[in-house]
Amino acid sequence: MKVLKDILYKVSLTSTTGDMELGVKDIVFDSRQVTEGSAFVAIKGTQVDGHEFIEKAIGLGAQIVVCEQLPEKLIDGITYVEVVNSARALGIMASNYFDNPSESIKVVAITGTNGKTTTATLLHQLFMRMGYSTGLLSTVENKINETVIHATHTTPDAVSVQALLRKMVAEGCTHCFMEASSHAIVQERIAGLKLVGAVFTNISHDHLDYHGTFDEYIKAKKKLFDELPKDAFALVNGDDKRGSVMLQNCKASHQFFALKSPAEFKAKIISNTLEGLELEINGKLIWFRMIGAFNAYNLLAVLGVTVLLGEEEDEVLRELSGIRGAKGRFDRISIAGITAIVDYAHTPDALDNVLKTINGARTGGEQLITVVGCGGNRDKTKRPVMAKIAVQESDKAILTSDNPRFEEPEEILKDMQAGVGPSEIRKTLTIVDRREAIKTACMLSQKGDIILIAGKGHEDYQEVKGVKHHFDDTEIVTEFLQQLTQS
Ligand SMILES: CC(=O)N[C@H]1[C@@H](OP(=O)(O)OP(=O)(O)OC[C@H]2O[C@@H](n3ccc(=O)[nH]c3=O)[C@H](O)[C@@H]2O)O[C@H](CO)[C@@H](O)[C@@H]1O[C@H](C)C(=O)N[C@@H](C)C(=O)N[C@H](CCC(=O)O)C(=O)O
Ligand SMILES: Nc1ncnc2c1ncn2[C@@H]1O[C@H](COP(=O)(O)OP(=O)(O)OP(=O)(O)O)[C@@H](O)[C@H]1O
Ligand SMILES: N[C@H](CCC[C@H](N)C(=O)O)C(=O)O
Ligand SMILES: [Mg+2]
Repeated sequence: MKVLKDILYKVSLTSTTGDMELGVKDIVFDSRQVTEGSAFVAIKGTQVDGHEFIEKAIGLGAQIVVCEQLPEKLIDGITYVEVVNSARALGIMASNYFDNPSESIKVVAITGTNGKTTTATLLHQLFMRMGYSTGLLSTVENKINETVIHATHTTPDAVSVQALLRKMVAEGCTHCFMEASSHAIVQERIAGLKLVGAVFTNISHDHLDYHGTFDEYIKAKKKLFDELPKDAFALVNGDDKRGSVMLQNCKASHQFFALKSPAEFKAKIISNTLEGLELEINGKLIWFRMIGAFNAYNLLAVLGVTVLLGEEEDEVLRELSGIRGAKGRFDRISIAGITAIVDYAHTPDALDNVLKTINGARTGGEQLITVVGCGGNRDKTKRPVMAKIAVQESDKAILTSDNPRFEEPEEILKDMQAGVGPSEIRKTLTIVDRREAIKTACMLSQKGDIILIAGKGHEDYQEVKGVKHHFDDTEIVTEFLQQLTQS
């Protein structure tokens, strides 16, 4: 068993009281998970302050308390460690506890508003195809090679990140591709991690509820690049004006991918249809199964990472050409001559991109019907913007619920409706029940039409007042389209 003083290696300490040679049985940041002999790390959160649970944690058997402010009364026999930043301390301690797994596996983190899951998943699939044992930490799922481990967050908590990396190393993984959400960066879930590279996909409107302002959101992403070591690479989207902002204080090697600006990794779109993308890369024409110009960026990011990790470009392009990417991203279901597209677009930029892709590929008089909602307890300011985009770029828009969480669905829909102009009301329907909304889209469709169901992608649940009910856009649209063939 590791002793406390070793687990605190590299943590910024303010003071210590008690036995530093104590063995640490477990590291816990939630008092409800404390077991005998564990170290409890008190973190100030968005809902409560973990410092309030120190006494409870000791009552349940914690022998070590790591905190930013010592309790007024210290208890005999308990070791107290006062630190500058307990969230950061947790990451570093977890890394030490699990024997610093990121030193034995090449970890690349991907950040950005959109495209993280797609890029990380493509990289995982690609490296598996190229014969590497590979790990993945993503919104859809965590993976050790082909073994799936359920994901609860885009980036797991600090202890889970290190525990998963340790398992990957034990399974022989040489690479891990992971998403770094802005929440995770701010909350130090990836503190203590040694990265060989980081990718910035793009930044646009999202999460202003959490970060407060767009500047703070940019700063959150930038922190990932500020902390990269000198021997790592920083690969950023050169066509996003915040790409170079990410690199302002970055010691790592600066690399760009772009369609329009000068860059180390460049491509030109030759054709872009609902069947796929044809790109010209370094004079070679390559066909990809990924759909939409935005996916050209994701493919370039993947190419960049792979080449920067020492792989040979031609082999990479050959393998990448056949890969489909993550579940719930532009998934097509064709039944009764109607095409349904299920996509995880849950930001204005993503929705705009997906609708532009569909509109760009339309051939004639077909209708485009969009079903979309916005999540509860998330950024309210994106609601009217997303509704406006859906209505303006579709023949009909059906505004509905996403995951209402703890909000009233009708109130979320009112926020969305505020974005619909008077002249657009006639082509807008509001149906609170998402299943009914999908059913209505199917009933309104004729042969040749396209239905976009946006926002939930791979999710197989709808979260209402803390309970996740089974709900799967793909399952539901398939069911109703099949009914059309029978009637
Ligand atoms: C807003 C947010 O990010 N919250 C995350 C955060 O929780 P928090 O700060 O609210 O924690 P809190 O409830 O205030 O509690 C503070 C501390 O007291 C502790 N506590 C609390 C109660 C108790 O009885 N005892 C106790 O010790 C808690 O364990 C915690 O350490 O830290 C928790 C532990 O890591 C996360 O599970 C939690 O994710 C919540 C569930 C969440 O919904 N997060 C979303 C927004 C999120 O993280 N999303 C990103 C993706 C976003 C994107 O890019 O699209 C993600 O990475 O998944
Ligand atoms: N590079 C991109 N630029 C803009 N939009 C994109 C890009 N890649 C994907 N999208 C759109 O964004 C949606 C979400 O993509 P993806 O899941 O890859 O993003 P993410 O960054 O992982 O999202 P999250 O923050 O929820 O983890 C896709 O369904 C698609 O509509
Ligand atoms: N990772 C994103 C997912 C949003 C998905 C959308 N379906 C919603 O519930 O808002 C978040 O937590 O904000
Ligand atoms: Mg994701």
